[in-house]
Amino acid sequence: MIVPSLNTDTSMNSKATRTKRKTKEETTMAIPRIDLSMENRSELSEQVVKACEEFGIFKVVNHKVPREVILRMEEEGAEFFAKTSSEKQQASLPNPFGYGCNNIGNNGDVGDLEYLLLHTNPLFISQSSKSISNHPNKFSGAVNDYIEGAKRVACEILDLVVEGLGVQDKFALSKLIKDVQSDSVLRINHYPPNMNKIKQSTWDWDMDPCATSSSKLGNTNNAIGFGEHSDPQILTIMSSNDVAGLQATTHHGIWFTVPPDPPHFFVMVGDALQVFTNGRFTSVRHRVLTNTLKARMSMMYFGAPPLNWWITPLPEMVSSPQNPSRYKPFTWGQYKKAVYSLRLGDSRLDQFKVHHDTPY
Ligand SMILES: C=C1C[C@]23C[C@@]1(O)CC[C@H]2[C@@]12CC[C@H](O)[C@@](C)(C(=O)O1)[C@H]2[C@@H]3C(=O)O
Ligand SMILES: O=C(O)CCC(=O)C(=O)O
Ligand SMILES: [Fe+2]
Repeated sequence: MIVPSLNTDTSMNSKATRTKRKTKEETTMAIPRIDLSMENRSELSEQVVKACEEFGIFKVVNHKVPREVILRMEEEGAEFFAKTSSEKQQASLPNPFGYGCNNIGNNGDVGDLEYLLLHTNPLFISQSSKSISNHPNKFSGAVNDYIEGAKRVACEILDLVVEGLGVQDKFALSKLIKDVQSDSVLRINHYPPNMNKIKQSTWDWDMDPCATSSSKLGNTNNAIGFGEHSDPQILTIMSSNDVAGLQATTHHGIWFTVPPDPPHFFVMVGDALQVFTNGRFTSVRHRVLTNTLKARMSMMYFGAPPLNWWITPLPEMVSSPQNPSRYKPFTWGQYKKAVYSLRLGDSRLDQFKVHHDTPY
């Protein structure tokens, strides 16, 4: 049961916001909190499955990733984003990786953010660190430790999912992101403060490389930091600094805020996990609104299989004739190609759905 609770998120609750937006869209849900130190494993796996089914997003506490590992990653991110625009532009890596500002993907999506997108392959990290940081070893050390920690949490959650669903192969999903060929990526997002709120009348928008046309025009009350979308991968592991902005939708399409909680991780169900569970889980649609005086920084680990891995429902999810596969088989590489040919907010899984009343 999803229980709406009082919205205590002040950054989303300014007077202007209250009058501008419908209260229906202002709800804060008490999203599930999963305590990984819980000893009763079957209860834990039940809780994880329920959280994936009902919300597609939940908080994980007692995850054992040292606070210092998360802080070091955050510090490295902050150091990078504090550089000048031309220094940051030097971190250009093969598309879609490297530094990006305002543009998301290749199809015209924009947001009030800048970011670093990196493949999690250690060789890729060590190579790209040279163009990102003046202290490449320090940077790559922090990034690799963060990836290791986030990957461990992702594997633990996936093992609990598999257990809770009664899947025989205990590592059916975690083995995909542990694979050396895994296509997992790391994204560090930086959402500058909402300049309109700071009311810097002297701000020179034309000199600001990250100013969008909307911010130049002053349309920045609740500007879109990162537009509505679902993550294409299996599972997303996210941490952020203490600045709000993330929102997600219920399965009924009601937006709710996800208040930040820095020592903990948030987990989101991605499109590939929706297919592996034959639609028992639904990937969560989410977005980021920037409406604060402080910069938000988020660190996202997107756990993905190798490019040649087939994305099809786990055998136990299609074990009866009443429960046929709802998706045509495709590889992760094919899916990525489709993802990158579409806009951020598109429902990309639609083209892979089987319509059971018509033969395919
Ligand atoms: C507009 C786009 C950016 C994106 C690729 C896409 O064509 C559609 C999905 C986007 C997304 C969302 C989650 C992750 O941040 C991301 C890295 C991913 O795998 O899919 C981004 C892609 C991106 O920014 O390159
Ligand atoms: O920055 C955030 O909190 C979320 C960003 C996001 O959804 C993404 O990078 O895919
Ligand atoms: Fe996302």
